[in-house]
Amino acid sequence: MTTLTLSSDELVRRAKARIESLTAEDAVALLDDPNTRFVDLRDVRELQREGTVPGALHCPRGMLEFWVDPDSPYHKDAFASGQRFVLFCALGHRSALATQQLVEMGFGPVCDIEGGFKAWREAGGTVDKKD
Ligand SMILES: O=S(=O)([O-])[S-]
Repeated sequence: MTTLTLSSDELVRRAKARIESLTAEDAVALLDDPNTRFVDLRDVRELQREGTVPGALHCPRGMLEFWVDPDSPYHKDAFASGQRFVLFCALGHRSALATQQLVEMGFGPVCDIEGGFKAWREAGGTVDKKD
């Protein structure tokens, strides 16, 4: 078996030390803020199963760096809105790594939700069910 020199837990821990994370309660309070755009990084099957934050932009994790980059052929105008982007995933691990990547790219303002969509639901956040 491969012995890793850096675990995924450690990667996430390092990312969390470098990024801004909102509590789920603070994120819920921003739901109707026109200057905020929520970005759901989860797999489409997770959205279908569990719903999402109303109005959230779904961005598959693997496309994020390309969608934010105006020089990429995959660029999405939604990321040029000048809003503050609040990334989230299921539990806050993928979003921590993703937020760190965007900070490293010079993209912002960007932050994530501590505890992800699970924490959002537990904080009483509205859920938009797909069907
Ligand atoms: O979405 S996750 O935090 O479980 S990787």
